Parts: sequence; C-alpha cells; structure tokens
Amino acid sequence: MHPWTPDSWRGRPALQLPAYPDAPSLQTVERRLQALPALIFPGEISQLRERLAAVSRGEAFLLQGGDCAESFDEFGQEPVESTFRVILQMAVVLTYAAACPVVKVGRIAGQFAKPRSSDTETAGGVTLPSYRGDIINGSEFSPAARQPDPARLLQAYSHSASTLNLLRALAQGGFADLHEVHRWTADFVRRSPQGERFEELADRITQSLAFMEACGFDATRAPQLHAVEFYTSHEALHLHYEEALARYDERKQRWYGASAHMLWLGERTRQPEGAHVEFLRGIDNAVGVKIGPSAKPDDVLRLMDLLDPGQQPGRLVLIARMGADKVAERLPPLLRAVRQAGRTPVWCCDPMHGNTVTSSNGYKTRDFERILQEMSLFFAAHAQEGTYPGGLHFEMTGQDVTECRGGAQALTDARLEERYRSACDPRLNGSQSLELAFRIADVLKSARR
Ligand SMILES: O=C[C@H](O)[C@H](O)COP(=O)(O)O
Ligand SMILES: C=C(OP(=O)(O)O)C(=O)O
Repeated sequence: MHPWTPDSWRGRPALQLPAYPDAPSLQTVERRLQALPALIFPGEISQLRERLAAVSRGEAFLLQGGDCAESFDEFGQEPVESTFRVILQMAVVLTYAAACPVVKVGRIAGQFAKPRSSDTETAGGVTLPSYRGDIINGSEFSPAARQPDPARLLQAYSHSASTLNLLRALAQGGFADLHEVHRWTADFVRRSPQGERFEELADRITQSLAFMEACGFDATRAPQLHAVEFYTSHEALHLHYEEALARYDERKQRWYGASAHMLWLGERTRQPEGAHVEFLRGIDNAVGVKIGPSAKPDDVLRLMDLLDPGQQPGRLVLIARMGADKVAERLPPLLRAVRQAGRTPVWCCDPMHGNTVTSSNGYKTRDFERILQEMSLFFAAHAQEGTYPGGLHFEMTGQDVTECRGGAQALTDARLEERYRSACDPRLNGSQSLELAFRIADVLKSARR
C-alpha cells in the first residue's frame, strides 16, 4: 500500500466536491484553518472507539442522529439544545428497554456538506448549481448564493466550535443529570402520547433514584448520573476542510481528523479508488461507511480491508441504508460475508436515506411507518444471521418541524408546508423521534435477549 499523507487524496478522483473559481482564496482559507486549534482531541477519539468496540461485542448500542444539514442561519442555542435533549430522551428510552449503555453521537457541529444526485437544479426555466450545504454555497435560488465560496469553510469551523462548546456544557454542566429527566421534554411533545409515556418513564427513573439514595447509595459519587458522554460526527465530504483540520498526535504517532469524533463516508463517495476512502484510511477516528442497496459482499469486504486493515475493534461502523423494500433481501448476504470473514464491525441502520419520496405537493419526505419497517427488518436480518444489530442512525431534530409524514401526529402531505425548514432532506421532529424510540425499544429488548 502506498504511503498516506493528509493530502494524498488529491491524487485520486474526488466526487461531489465543488470547483472553486478562485483557487488562491481557497488556499488562503486552508492555511488559516491549519493554524486554528483542533476541535476534537485524540483522547476523546480513543474513548469513542472504546465505546464502539463495546457495541461491536454486543455490550452497548449506538444512537446517532441530528440534522440532515446544519445551517448557518438557523443557528443559536435552541436548535442545538432541542436536538441534544431529544437524543438524551431517546437514549434513556433505549437504555431502559435494553438495559445496556447507549453511545450517543450527534450529526452535529460540522454536518455542513451535502452530496447531491444532480450538479444542477432548474426552477422557472433557470438552471443553477445545486445547493451543497452551507460550507459550500447558499440554499437561496440565486446565482450569487449558489457560487461556491471558500470563506464558508471558516464560517463552518466557527459554527462547529460554538456548537461544540454548547454541547460540552450541556453534556457536562448539569443539564444531562438524570435527576433532571423531567425537564428534557419540549412543550410540544409533552402534550402528545409519547410525551406522556416519557413522563411515566421519567417518574420511574426518579423513583428508582430516590429509592437507591434512601438505601444509602451516594449519587454524588456516581458521575454517570450527572453527566453524559456525547460525541460529534459528520460526513467527511469536504476534503479540503478535513485535510486542513487533520492533526498529528505525537503520543500515538498517528494522524487524526480534528473536526469531529467520528467521520463517515457517504454512499456516493465510497469508491475504493476514490479520494474520500483515501483520506479516511489514514486517520485514527472511528469511521462510518454508508452501505446502500447496490453494495455487494466483495465491495464491503474491500472497503473494510482498506479502512481497517488491522481489524481494530471500534474502528468501523457500517451504516446500512437499504430502503424498507430492499433491506430483507440485500442486507443478509452482507452480514453473512462479513461474519464469515471473521470481522466484527458495528452494524448500524440508517432507515432514512433509502426511504425518501416526493409528496403529492412536491416536498421531499419520508413515511414514519417505512422508517420503522426498515428498522424492524434490520433487526430481523441480524437475528437470522446471528449478528448483532448495533445501532440506529437518524436525520432528526428536536424542533417541531413538519417534514416526515405519519407518526402519532399523523402528518399528511397537506401539512408538510406548515413548518418544512430543511434545506435538503426531511427530518423526524422531536415528537416523531421519541415515538420511534418507544416503538423500537421492544424490538431492541428482544434482540438483546
Ligand atoms: O442527505 C442526503 C443527500 O444529500 C440527499 O439525499 C441527496 O439528495 P438529492 O437527491 O435531492 O440530491
Ligand atoms: C447523504 C447522506 O446519506 P447517504 O450517503 O447514505 O445518501 C447523509 O447521511 O447525509
């Protein structure tokens, strides 16, 4: 294998990257990013890998979720806090049901670049470059907004740094204390059936804590009750940005990606000879790979050889995103081939990306029941093949958006326009996310048995 360097990807075909008209400006920005502090430190990356190693042994469960694409405009405390809160709630529901630790990873603090099916978009007879995420261009349909602008890389760094600062405070500063579990429910969820169900669960947790404390258990000595570990992730799509944030860990003598704890390869950029695989093979982070319905067993094994030649526990997360109608047929041969090769990656289910449809009024949407169906079939495929269903990966937000259809709120096509805020793919709202956690909790419980 040829030697890896942070820029060795530049010799490979790089799909889904914009052509910047002003190359010198891009280079200036890259140099500035190289001089900025790392957002993530090597010790945190090792810790996440240990947690994922536990998942791969069937001792824990991975919950990964957040925006399809973070936005520079929808920025502030509320969106971050509400998403964090719903992830905590989902994790509590799953932990309680499966009696196992849940590793919490946000699609957050860096999820700014989007792969697109088409390079251009046409509206009203005008054709412009597609929106590719706020790190590249703007979502507004105008020639100026759609021009790729290198200055956006610095904005993405600064938004990521602020978001991460808030997440660290939320995770460690008292908000995530289990004694506060009643405060995690947003008002619009509280009045729903799943809000009420969560309140019952919160009551049971509060009573259990009170009982244990009455028995002499000293809660002040149990840091796990007062804080959570929360990790960040995004798609490693914008390689100029990722290269500029690669840092060398002198102690381990390894490079790592300092933009997030975990980075993943998208379905559209996982070519074995491509630039994205080349970059990710050289860094020490946990690495995810999206696996769509066209993937053959040999494709998956080849990617595993390239990205994890040493077969290190907790290094690889294979994120199956097959679609509810294909998962039962396409996933089992992959699970079998990986098991027969003696490999134990984390297997995770993304029930969002294979289930996107267009509503009768022209919105990109997803059906709650199809999402649930793909997850159930994912668990069934693992039961059939004797492998461990290690996690779930969602596009979701804590806010009260109307982007996915169905769920107990029974969102219909007509209601999508009420609060459709995503600039790219539809997300589950806070209520739908919590409902999904309850609906999948029983499946997880029996899978772990
Ligand atoms: O979120 C993922 C992708 O960017 C998205 O599914 C691609 O969407 P498109 O088919 O509208 O380009
Ligand atoms: C683009 C994404 O997914 P996929 O690569 O699976 O299409 C995503 O998760 O944002």
